[in-house]
Amino acid sequence: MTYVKNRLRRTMMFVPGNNPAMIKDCGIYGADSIMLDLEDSVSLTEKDAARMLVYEAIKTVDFGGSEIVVRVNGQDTPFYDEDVKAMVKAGVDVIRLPKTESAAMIQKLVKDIEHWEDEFGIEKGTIGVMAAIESAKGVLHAPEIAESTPLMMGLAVSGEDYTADMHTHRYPDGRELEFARNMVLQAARSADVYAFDTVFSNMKDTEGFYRETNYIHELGYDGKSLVNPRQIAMVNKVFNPTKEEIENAQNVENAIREAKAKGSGVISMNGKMVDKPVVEKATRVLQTAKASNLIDEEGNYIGE
Ligand SMILES: CC(=O)SCCNC(=O)CCNC(=O)[C@H](O)C(C)(C)COP(=O)(O)OP(=O)(O)OC[C@H]1O[C@@H](n2cnc3c(N)ncnc32)[C@H](O)[C@@H]1OP(=O)(O)O
Ligand SMILES: O=C([O-])CC(=O)C(=O)O
Ligand SMILES: [Mg+2]
Repeated sequence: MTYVKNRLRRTMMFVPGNNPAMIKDCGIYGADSIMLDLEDSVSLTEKDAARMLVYEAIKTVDFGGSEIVVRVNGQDTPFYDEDVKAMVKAGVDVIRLPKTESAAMIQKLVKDIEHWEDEFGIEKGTIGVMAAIESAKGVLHAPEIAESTPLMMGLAVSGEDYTADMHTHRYPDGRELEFARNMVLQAARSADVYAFDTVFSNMKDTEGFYRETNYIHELGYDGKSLVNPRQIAMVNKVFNPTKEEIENAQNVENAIREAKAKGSGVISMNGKMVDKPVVEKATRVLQTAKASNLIDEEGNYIGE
């Protein structure tokens, strides 16, 4: 497996690293990324067993087309070194560092990955890294963290630990996360890396899940960390462009092509101005539609 910088990353599903049944079957749900967890879903007494299980799984389990991310334990724990060593040896796609608070922490991770790549004779640059931002300090340093290495795949805002650090709780309207969500997104966009929203853990509140997912999609997030396979289809429904949005984007591209043929960079379409930023947005819609298999090579709609 090899880290790919650009790919569809709407859904990143946590799978507890000590649960063989979940690990064995998690590839069938079609998550864009699977995040095997060695950190907070694994108790202290199971850390070594989980590491071994995840190592074997990466080498032997068929995860379908999902990217494989592993959340290692934090740098302030006795498990971090062994986690990084094992995941490099296993050939993971991306390592997610929890509780990231500085660029130096990511640079240490990259150095540690390189050390083990040398040790095992693995080609350099085939493992990406990502940072979970889970504290006030992490949020304030998000821009430097996002820029800390060319191997940075993305930033994730982690609302459970963050709200604990901020002496608050999570609320249905998400106002307690507003600053962190905006800061992490700005930092990610500015560094041209991916931005992931935090988990939503009330499995019974479907309406709340849709509300939150719509909100972060409208802000500009690329995807969301998930805890349950049922959340995958719901995120895809929100993130995938509709047939109408796709047709509109195609009309925009056609309109600007005609305008350019006439020597103009701006044209009116159904009374609305179409210019460069409108075309950029349309192009992004069509890229997402293609990556999600909603249109074929010729642009014909093939989604349901
Ligand atoms: C703050 C943080 O750090 S969050 C990150 C750490 N937390 C986690 O990783 C939690 C992961 N999620 C889970 O353990 C579970 O989804 C829970 C506890 C949230 C809910 O559990 P349940 O209500 O039992 O889930 P549900 O009934 O929807 O399970 C349906 C099926 O999906 C499977 N499944 C559920 N969650 C996952 C998952 N995250 N990954 C893979 N498979 C899963 C179940 O094993 C079950 O499979 P089966 O039908 O073959 O038996
Ligand atoms: O990354 C996440 O969304 C889950 C997590 O660790 C947190 O919220 O603290
Ligand atoms: Mg956390």
